[in-house]
Amino acid sequence: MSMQDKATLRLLDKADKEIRKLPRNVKGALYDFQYKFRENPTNPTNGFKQLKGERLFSARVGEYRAILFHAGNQDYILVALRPRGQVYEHLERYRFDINQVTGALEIFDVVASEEATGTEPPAPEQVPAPQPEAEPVPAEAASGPDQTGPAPESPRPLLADYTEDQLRELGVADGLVSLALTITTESRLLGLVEYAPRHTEEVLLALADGRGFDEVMEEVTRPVAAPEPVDTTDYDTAFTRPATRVTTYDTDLQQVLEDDFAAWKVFLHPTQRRLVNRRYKGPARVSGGPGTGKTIVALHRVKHLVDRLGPGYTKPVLLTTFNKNLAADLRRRLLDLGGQQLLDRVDVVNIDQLASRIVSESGQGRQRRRTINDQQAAREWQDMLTELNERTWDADFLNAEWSQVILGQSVRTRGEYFRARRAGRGQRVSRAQRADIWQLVERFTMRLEERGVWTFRQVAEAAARVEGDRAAKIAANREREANAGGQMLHHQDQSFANLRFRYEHVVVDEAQDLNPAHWTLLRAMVDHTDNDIFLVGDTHQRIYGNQVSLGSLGINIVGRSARLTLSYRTTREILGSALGLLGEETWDDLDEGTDTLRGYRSVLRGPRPFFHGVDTWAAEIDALVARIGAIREQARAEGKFASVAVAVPVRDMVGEVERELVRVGISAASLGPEGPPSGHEESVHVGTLHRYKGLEYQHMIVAGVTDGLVPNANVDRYEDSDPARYRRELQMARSLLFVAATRARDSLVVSWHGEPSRFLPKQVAQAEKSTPAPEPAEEGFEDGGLFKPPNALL
Ligand SMILES: Nc1ncnc2c1ncn2[C@@H]1O[C@H](COP(=O)(O)OP(=O)(O)OP(=O)(O)O)[C@@H](O)[C@H]1O
Repeated sequence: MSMQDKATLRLLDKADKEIRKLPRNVKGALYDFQYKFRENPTNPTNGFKQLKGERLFSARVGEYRAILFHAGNQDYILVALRPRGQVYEHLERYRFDINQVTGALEIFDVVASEEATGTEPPAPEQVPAPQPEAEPVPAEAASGPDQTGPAPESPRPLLADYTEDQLRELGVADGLVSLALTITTESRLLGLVEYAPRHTEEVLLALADGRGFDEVMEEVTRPVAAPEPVDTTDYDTAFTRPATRVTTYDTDLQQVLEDDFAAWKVFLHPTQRRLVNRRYKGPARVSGGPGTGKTIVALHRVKHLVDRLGPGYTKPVLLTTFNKNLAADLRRRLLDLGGQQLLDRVDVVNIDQLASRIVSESGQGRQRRRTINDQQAAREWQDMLTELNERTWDADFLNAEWSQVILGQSVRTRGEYFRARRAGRGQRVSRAQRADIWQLVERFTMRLEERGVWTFRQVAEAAARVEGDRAAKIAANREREANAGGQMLHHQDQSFANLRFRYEHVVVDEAQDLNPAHWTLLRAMVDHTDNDIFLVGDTHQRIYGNQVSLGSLGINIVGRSARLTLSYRTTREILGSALGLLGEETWDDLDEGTDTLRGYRSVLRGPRPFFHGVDTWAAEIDALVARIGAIREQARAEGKFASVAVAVPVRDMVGEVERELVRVGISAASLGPEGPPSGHEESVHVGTLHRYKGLEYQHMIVAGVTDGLVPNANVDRYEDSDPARYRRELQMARSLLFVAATRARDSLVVSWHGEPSRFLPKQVAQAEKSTPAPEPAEEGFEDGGLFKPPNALL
């Protein structure tokens, strides 16, 4: 930790936020100070002196004082920077405790928390006894007094149903337990947690949101509790625990000062950290709601795996995802995380491109075939059936049967097709019907070949075969070597004997959208060893209908699955509304089980989402253009940039919105398959709902959420003819809306014209139609837009 004789100056999680708010001249002074301090902490010009106990020191930074915690040797942690007067006032304000539950070292300022809660009414003993039902206070009620005028005489504390011991048991910092129990309004609670240690913040907000003690224990505390009994006097051990969040590198402080600090690179949540560092005895899966840091975990995992491999010239780790633009984004972020050295050792490529590369490398002679997408394939099916005057089968059904069952399971012969599993396909087919389908499929693939085209799935399946053959040869080789007692074989074909798996580790982002052929390909590219496949994804965000059962594809994740639940992106308000869009559906876990978003939560806050209906599409465009104008105006006034995006259900609408924005002088660009056109990173982005997967914006407008568009009226034709498909299509359409809504960091508007989408909960759809969208800075967004579905946060 310490660097020879020089001192290290690290940063405590949350101190970065405070530092960023400091006046410019103080930041400048801190910039100079860090150099001097590292050279020699006790240099008299630093005014270095002991504050309290053996560990707390202060040092001079202009008119301010740096509060420093001595971690050992020459290692110091910058805890806070305060005006000189405040520092020496009451030294008891600084607590540096080892949390009794998590074992984390927590350094915080009790007085700052007290001050941030404002003047609080009477202490707990004057508070009325808990109500008979003893239900935890729901968030809605909790925030009531703030919003409905003057507080009643003896307001009931938000956490009146809990005792000091319970809060301690949940891991609330000891120094803040009694204060937390006196808080009566949500805004004061938000003040308290601003300065509280992270875990205390998470627990208190979850309780205030109405989650009960048991759920908070299960979802928030237990995952970060220290596995061994905690010695609250042992600082050295506390330092090594993942729950202790301090920066690792000396340069981090400098980056905060330069406004270039990316917290995701440094402060992993302990639950994230654990997943990154764990050794898995086979494939592992991480799920979690939008914004819980799955991609971040995947990136850190890649770094962890590469670090363990050491330097070299090959690319032994594959990082793949579904979309091209997301692969580009992963590459950029990986570079940011670990520099060129890391990137040089990782193959970052989207899965279809990887498949094409393998097929063309293998010299199958098919590389000149043009690749077509699923819709084009469905049209080809339709054309073929029309030409054959074949009316028994529907083009969509055959296309799905071919791609999901036949290509999906690498079915190569009629006999194999007779035996193939058709899980999730709905409609049953007899043996005679299978024979019929098989014949049509053969005819269809010949037709594509004659036309010089093939589908992405065919490419993936061909690539999976190439890699499958290689894996089989490796296995045969090993067996032969084992039989020969480990002696070198003088095999005729040396290249055969030297065969290796393409990668040592495979990491997959957006795993929910990969199809069976993709998984077969990935499985074949890496040996069955520890840490072979690490995948992250969320089936609630599946938008391409590729349902899989990993176990049946040779990827056994049983016992190696984990879930992230804390959103780092969306506010509590947006998260509550977005969950309401998911309805009562159930969701799979990429295997035979189900996944849920239980425990999904956020500690971020912001205005409530605004739900807004008007009569016509033209009026909807006018409203969104006006809102974007206001957002941009406000950002300009504050000298900041605000990222804004508009998502719409159909392509035509993209052009219409874009044109109108440009007409009124707002720079706008439509999102293509590779993201925004270059040079348009700061324009307003407009795109179909599909384009928003994996992205995020400060302000998100989801428009055209109208009956017949979301979901598309086309899906209704399956209601009677193919109920299984109907359910799948509806679920996918819901997911699409959910994905778009959860791209929002700070504000979300959902609008429609005419009849609202059936996915919008009733209370929202009935919102007053003509209420204009509030100004972005306005607090609340209650009128017409207030929506927190019952139990949405539970
Ligand atoms: N430990 C962390 N510290 C700070 N920021 C974080 C952390 N983890 C994630 N984030 C931030 O939260 C946001 C969402 O993270 P990420 O994209 O990894 O989530 P995700 O689970 O992959 O989301 P989605 O499923 O919606 O694609 C990003 O802005 C990321 O930088």
